[in-house]
Amino acid sequence: MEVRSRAPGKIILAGEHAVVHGATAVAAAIDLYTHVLFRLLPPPYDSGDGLVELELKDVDLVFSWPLSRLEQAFKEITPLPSSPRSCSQENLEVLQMLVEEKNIPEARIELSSGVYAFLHLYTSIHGLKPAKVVVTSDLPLGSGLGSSASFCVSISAALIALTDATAIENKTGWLTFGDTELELVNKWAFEGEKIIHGKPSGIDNTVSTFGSMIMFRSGELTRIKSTAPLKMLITNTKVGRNTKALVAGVSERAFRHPDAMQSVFAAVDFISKEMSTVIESPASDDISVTAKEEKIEELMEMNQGLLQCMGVSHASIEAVLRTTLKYKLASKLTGAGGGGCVLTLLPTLLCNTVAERAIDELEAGGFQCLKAEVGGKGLEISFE
Ligand SMILES: Nc1ncnc2c1ncn2[C@@H]1O[C@H](COP(=O)(O)OP(=O)(O)OP(=O)(O)O)[C@@H](O)[C@H]1O
Ligand SMILES: C[C@@](O)(CCO)CC(=O)[O-]
Ligand SMILES: [Mg+2]
Repeated sequence: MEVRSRAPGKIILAGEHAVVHGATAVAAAIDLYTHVLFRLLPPPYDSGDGLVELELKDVDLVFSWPLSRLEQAFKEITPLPSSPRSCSQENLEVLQMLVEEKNIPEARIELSSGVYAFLHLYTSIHGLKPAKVVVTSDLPLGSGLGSSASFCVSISAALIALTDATAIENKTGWLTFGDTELELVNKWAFEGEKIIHGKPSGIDNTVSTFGSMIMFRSGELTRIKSTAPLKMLITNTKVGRNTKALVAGVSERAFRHPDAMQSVFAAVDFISKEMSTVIESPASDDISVTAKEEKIEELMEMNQGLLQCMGVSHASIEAVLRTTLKYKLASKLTGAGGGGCVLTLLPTLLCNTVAERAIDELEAGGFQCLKAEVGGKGLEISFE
């Protein structure tokens, strides 16, 4: 039994961090995916000696655990695919021990949290069955484009696809799950994100699961539809950072300055709501499209100022902003910040040579520019 899944990364147009504190945010799927191949050995299982193998191709690492080792390490494993559940503190300690035994090199220690998430999802959904899981991603890891969420969504989807919870049979090509299965995958992926992010809002796994462009607040999503295509340039500063630490840093600042930070989050809430209204507003000719894009640019700049206030900008992000500003282009960080990726709106009427000159200057400065389609597909699976 074998299944493939792919789940997209995302950009956040407005509202990162503030969304963790109850504000509205706007996000969109991008056409860069994490891909999973999941092969499950059919029953009857040999007792004890099979392996669960996880191959992380992007980082060139392979982990495997004998089923007997997992059985011995966990007090109890009761797979319940249709009941997403959090990883208990006790089980988290077991996962830490199981991953520590693998001696991940210190320079790559941030990968541990992804492996914990995998083991929690695997044992909670399938229990003790021999299997092989291979993960590859088009996304730069830990750069603000939702690699952790697309990792959790694509793994959860592949695991769920090979349980009795799914009713898809004899279908060919890339398929979408029904709403019930999508909801289930999204809930499991959120449990994985909790292990990687600490305190996620759920926006990243939700947009990766459902795709499109969404407005998100306190776990509720509203789909939004742009009346004109938005062209975004993504610039990777290549400065590594960790979402969990950045989210925790903003919470600490909010604890130190509760009134000021609540006002910042409230301002972001207004920005996100206005951004989604503008995105959905009709634009039929060049003048209205330009007016709409100018409003989006201004809102992006305002949001960037507030992200700086939250303490999540970075010298590398500021360098990208200075460069794009020279070409009169508006930018903001996207995702958790602290390095990672910056988003720049490329207006519809922008002359190609201006965009090319901006990209050349960014690349000459050591940054990596990516162009991505915004607001596309969500999670898909294939049994071929
Ligand atoms: N393809 C992958 N292979 C292995 N681990 C992965 C993969 N994708 C994500 N991860 C895990 O997710 C972690 C990165 O998550 P993190 O939340 O810090 O960044 P991000 O999701 O790319 O950015 P953001 O949360 O700001 O959108 C990695 O350190 C690793 O543990
Ligand atoms: C920084 C954050 O707001 C977005 C990360 O892509 C964290 C979250 O919402 O879980
Ligand atoms: Mg993440």
